[in-house]
Amino acid sequence: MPSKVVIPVNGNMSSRRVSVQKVDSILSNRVKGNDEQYLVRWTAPSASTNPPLSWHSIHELARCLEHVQDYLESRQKSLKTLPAHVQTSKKRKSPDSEPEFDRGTSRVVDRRLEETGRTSMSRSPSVSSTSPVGPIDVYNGVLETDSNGFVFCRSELGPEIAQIKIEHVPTPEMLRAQRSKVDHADILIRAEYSRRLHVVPGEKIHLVNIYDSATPSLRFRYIADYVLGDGVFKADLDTQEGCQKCSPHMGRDIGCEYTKRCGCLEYAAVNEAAITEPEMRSEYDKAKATGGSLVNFPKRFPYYAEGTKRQRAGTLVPFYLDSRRPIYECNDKCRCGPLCRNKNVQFGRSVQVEIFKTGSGRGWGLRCKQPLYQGQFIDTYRGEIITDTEASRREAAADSKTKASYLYSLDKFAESEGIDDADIYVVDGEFMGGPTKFMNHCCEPNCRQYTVSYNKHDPRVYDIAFFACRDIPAGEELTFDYLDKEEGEEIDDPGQDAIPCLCGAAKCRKWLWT
Ligand SMILES: C[S@@+](CC[C@H](N)C(=O)[O-])C[C@H]1O[C@@H](n2cnc3c(N)ncnc32)[C@H](O)[C@@H]1O
Repeated sequence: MPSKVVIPVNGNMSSRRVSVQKVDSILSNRVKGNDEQYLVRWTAPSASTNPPLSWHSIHELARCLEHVQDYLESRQKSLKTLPAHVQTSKKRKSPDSEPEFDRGTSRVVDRRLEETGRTSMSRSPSVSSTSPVGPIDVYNGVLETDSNGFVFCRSELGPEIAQIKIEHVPTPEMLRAQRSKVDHADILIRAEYSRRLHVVPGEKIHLVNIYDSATPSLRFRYIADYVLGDGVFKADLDTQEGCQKCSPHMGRDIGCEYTKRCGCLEYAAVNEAAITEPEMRSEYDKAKATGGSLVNFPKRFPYYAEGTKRQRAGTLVPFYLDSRRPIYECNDKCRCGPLCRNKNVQFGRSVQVEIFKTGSGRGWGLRCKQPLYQGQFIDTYRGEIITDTEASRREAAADSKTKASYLYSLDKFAESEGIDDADIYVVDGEFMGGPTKFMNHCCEPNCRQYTVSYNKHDPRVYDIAFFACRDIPAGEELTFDYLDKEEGEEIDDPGQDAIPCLCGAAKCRKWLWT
């Protein structure tokens, strides 16, 4: 059985935590004494016009900060539209004001609080049954604790229980109190986001906002790998082949780079410069002219090896920099070993990045904390992989066409592999993903996205990796072109729904996508 909770009049209950599972939403805020408090609406067993509500100190809401953040966002919007008389009323009460409630209940509620005062005396000798009674803290229910000691409010009727109808919330009194400070909430939300950032693998990620007190959504979950949604299947690991003709000792102990027959590079771009024998050249010309197999020709290795200039090691070679060809990396089943230079993106981000508020109408952005070299790998785009149907449903459900979009189609091989549009998977980075979710579009970008595959037999699930397409000084925003067009591919004219582009580049196309 849940146990009844002591309601503090003045006691120190900083260790009390509300049970996040039972919170529906936050409805209002106030400051009482020096304490920032929030009105929690609790889940009721049925759709009720009188769900249980209770006020809680921000410190009790440490596990419900997502709800507090949702509330602060909607409060921000509604404060802007609040009628002037509500904003500036001379008659307004202090933020500590008690919300209006059914007068008939005040006496019994007072009694409840007096009883509580007696109970908490051992913690706070200053509190006694003769203490002035504070504002009502609970409506339509009673506070209890669950078996883990978390507080929640349960529906209950009775003469001792203050009643308030949900359609009367926020009351005019509450609306006035809503203007009171929310600094502690802002600080706790920021601290919680930073805590989550610090456990993201790779170099530490920083968060900077010099414009306001906003923090990116706590509803976002950082993940290191894709999460597969319903109806999404990644090719079985059995279909993944490793290169078998290579070994770690093929040259300078770096694996595949010196082989012209690396199985992983089977479908990679042909290295025409390496076709020196006349017989192979004529076979190659014939295969190219007839659309024949290019499997047995020497291939282009994607990355510079160690031993080249320091700033070049591991960066993309010019051929890949300038083309949109997919990169095929070696994998765990290869014989080339862990140091193979054809393994890069799969090790994840190793550069320091910073999430920052752009202050230019583009929301948050991502920038590098260190200088980056042309061709340097930055990070992959992560998220939930969903079906095309689910992606369309999420797009249609978005409440506004100007809402930020985080959908990225995995359609690189659709044409060559004959994959129907309806069977193309989509990565949604809105609710889970990595810091690259914050990369904005620029018509003259400094990064480019590449297809990186570790399983040449899976054309539907692969990585999207961002590389610097020129040297980038520390502190510059990282951007890419959202229209991931192949060379020479035409760009449609903007439609009516085209989103205006605010990249500010000299050659700006003026819209994000059609
Ligand atoms: C993947 S998100 C990028 C991160 C986003 N700025 C945020 O705050 O979460 C893509 C969204 O950012 C905004 N955006 C990105 N680049 C933009 C640009 N050049 N001009 C205007 N809005 C841009 C658009 O709302 C777009 O749908």
